[in-house]
Amino acid sequence: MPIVEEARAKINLALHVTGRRADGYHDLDMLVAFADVGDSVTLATSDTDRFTIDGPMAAGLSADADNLVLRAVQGFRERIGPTEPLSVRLIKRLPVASGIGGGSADAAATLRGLCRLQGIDANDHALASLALSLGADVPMCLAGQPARVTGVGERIEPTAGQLAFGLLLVNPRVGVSTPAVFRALERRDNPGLPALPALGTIDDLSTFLAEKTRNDLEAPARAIAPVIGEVLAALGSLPGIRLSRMSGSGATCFGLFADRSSAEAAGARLEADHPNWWVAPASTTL
Ligand SMILES: C[C@@](CO)(OP(=O)(O)O)[C@H](O)COP(=O)(O)OP(=O)(O)OC[C@H]1O[C@@H](n2ccc(N)nc2=O)[C@H](O)[C@@H]1O
Ligand SMILES: Nc1ncnc2c1ncn2[C@@H]1O[C@H](COP(=O)(O)OP(=O)(O)O)[C@@H](O)[C@H]1O
Repeated sequence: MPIVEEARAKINLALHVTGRRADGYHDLDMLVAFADVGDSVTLATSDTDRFTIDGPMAAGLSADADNLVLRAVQGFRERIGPTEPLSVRLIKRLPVASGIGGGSADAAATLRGLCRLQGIDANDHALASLALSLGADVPMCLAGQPARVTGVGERIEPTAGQLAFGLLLVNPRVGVSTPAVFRALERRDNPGLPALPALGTIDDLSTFLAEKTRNDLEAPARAIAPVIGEVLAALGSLPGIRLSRMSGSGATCFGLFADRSSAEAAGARLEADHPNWWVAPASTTL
């Protein structure tokens, strides 16, 4: 029986850059949620190894050994244990290199699927270390829960997940290189997030995010891809929007809405004005 794992989009509701380590990686302090839109990874045992990519964003990606799905399979075989030959299918729906961790979510979904196939506990210590070796975002995508995340991405404190709200994800179909954005930062010693207050309503959340938090990567990303400013302006003018911000290193931006149907209505309006942008309404929790 094939195993299907969802690779949900990761949204950085807040991202503070608090330092830089000797190895060049940055210390971050983030509030992260997972949207109910994403890629899918299907795994099945087979007579020989196969990997295919399809879906609306497949054209941006090649099915070679560098693909994070295959790197996850190879890492699993080297560090966790051998597997039968595998047929793996990636349905790519998320834009590539877009600040919502599509590749990281694919790697994490592949690892979750392999654990199910092999009967291994996904909380295994060796698996956590393999996840981090595949990318700083992979551990949180493996956990797949809303969380405050620190370190380079390896320290994960899940939040309650009780507050449900809507999101509108918008990407102008411009890929942004994560290392280039980190390189272009002006300051790397910004204050971290304050202690999270009780966030019982969407108003509590949007007020907290707007008044106390930032995405420190937004300014350098906008310098590299000025269209991000247009996306934020377009989001900010939509009815029902509570907050607009860039996710990760961009260029995807998100709008916060009370619920999914408000995000859908706003999304229809945005799509009419910007038919070439990728626009995805979603639900999430924090
Ligand atoms: C910025 C974030 C925020 O969630 O998201 P995305 O924009 O990728 O979605 C992540 O930290 C990205 O994580 P991920 O994409 O897995 O990063 P990696 O492959 O490990 O690293 C790519 C490059 O980003 C930089 N990098 C990444 C993470 C980090 N804490 N400090 C860094 O300086 C390094 O230049 C590194 O070479
Ligand atoms: N399965 C994958 N999906 C997306 N990108 C991938 C994948 N495998 C490798 N990559 C590479 O990883 C880089 C980051 O991709 P992605 O995770 O989509 O970006 P981000 O983390 O900024 O959202 C891209 O340059 C892409 O070429």
